[in-house]
Amino acid sequence: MAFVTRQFIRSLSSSAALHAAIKHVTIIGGGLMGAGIAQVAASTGHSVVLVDTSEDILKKSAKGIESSLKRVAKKKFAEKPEDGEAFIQKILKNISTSTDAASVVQGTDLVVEAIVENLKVKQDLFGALDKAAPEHTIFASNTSSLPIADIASSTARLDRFGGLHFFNPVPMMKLVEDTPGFIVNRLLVPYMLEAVRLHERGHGSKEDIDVAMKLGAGYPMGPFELLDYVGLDTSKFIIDGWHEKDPDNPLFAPSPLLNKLVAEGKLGKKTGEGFYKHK
Ligand SMILES: CC(=O)CC(=O)SCCNC(=O)CCNC(=O)[C@H](O)C(C)(C)COP(=O)(O)OP(=O)(O)OC[C@H]1O[C@@H](n2cnc3c(N)ncnc32)[C@H](O)[C@@H]1OP(=O)(O)O
Ligand SMILES: NC(=O)C1=CN([C@@H]2O[C@H](COP(=O)(O)OP(=O)(O)OC[C@H]3O[C@@H](n4cnc5c(N)ncnc54)[C@H](O)[C@@H]3O)[C@@H](O)[C@H]2O)C=CC1
Repeated sequence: MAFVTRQFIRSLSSSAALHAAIKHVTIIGGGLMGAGIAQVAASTGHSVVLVDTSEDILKKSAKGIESSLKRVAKKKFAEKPEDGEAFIQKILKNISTSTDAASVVQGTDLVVEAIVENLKVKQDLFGALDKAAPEHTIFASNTSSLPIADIASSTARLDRFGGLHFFNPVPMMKLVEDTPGFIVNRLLVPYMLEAVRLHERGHGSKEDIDVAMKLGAGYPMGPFELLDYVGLDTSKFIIDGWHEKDPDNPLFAPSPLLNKLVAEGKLGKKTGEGFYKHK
């Protein structure tokens, strides 16, 4: 199965058998994606532990989850706002945080990894977790571009290892791709990089290119807005990885402007500046 819709996942997770099997979920990485995945897993009644490398990062993740839930509740309980707070608290109660992945996975049914898009770092993490997690635990990676088999090779549970590729922002996007899909990024990432190249060649300002794609193609965000939303570091990791594997493919050619912004620490919305400045 190349991809599944979130509705399908929801119907799966509400089926009695699967719910019985997967009760406790560990999400590793509390950034843009991990926080969103923790939120949807907690919203479907799972007991969730969100893991990252520091308490400060986890505090930021928790704040992000709460503000996203407020947006969901505002819509869901427009007629009865007093029920919205109870809804938020009920979901938040399903989430705890930790900086100790190895001890958390000792009691978990599913691990979803959403850390940096780097094969070696992901392999090291899963190699360590493989030793700590019980035999029945299923491992999944939210990788944007790396082959699942390469990540899984650091473990001895190849039959319980999969790709679970969510989209940003997780609470709103209804698709989850399964290995060996990666349809969306194979089209979307070269498109975004092509927009940067168009701008690098002086054929349009980033503002004009964004407006053109929003008004002319009906996209909710222009390519530069979307690059900032995804994260310039993550976008660079994806394109660099593909370029290394297929250096002659012009679609995967690195972009000097993207590289410059990443080197300057301008990673997009998450750092307050990327192609644009963000509040
Ligand atoms: C790199 C990879 O591996 C793969 C990827 O993920 S690539 C990235 C894929 N994602 C995209 O392409 C996103 C494109 N952008 C969009 O779809 C939209 O701009 C968006 C859904 C993010 C925001 O929508 P918008 O209309 O532009 O802005 P906004 O009015 O703020 O939001 C629309 C609704 O979504 C809600 N919303 C947006 N983000 C939310 C979040 N994180 N949590 C909860 N609700 C959210 C808002 O509350 C708002 O609700 P109402 O309709 O009730 O007002
Ligand atoms: N940003 C996006 O739009 C999307 C990203 N992805 C993928 O999801 C993964 C995460 O991406 P983002 O959430 O955007 O990145 P991010 O940079 O927002 O968050 C990554 C988090 O992982 C933490 N981390 C790094 N190494 C860790 C470790 N060893 N143990 C625990 N935590 C660790 C970092 O501290 C950080 O908080 C990447 O593989 C990315 O390719 C997938 C879909 C969309």
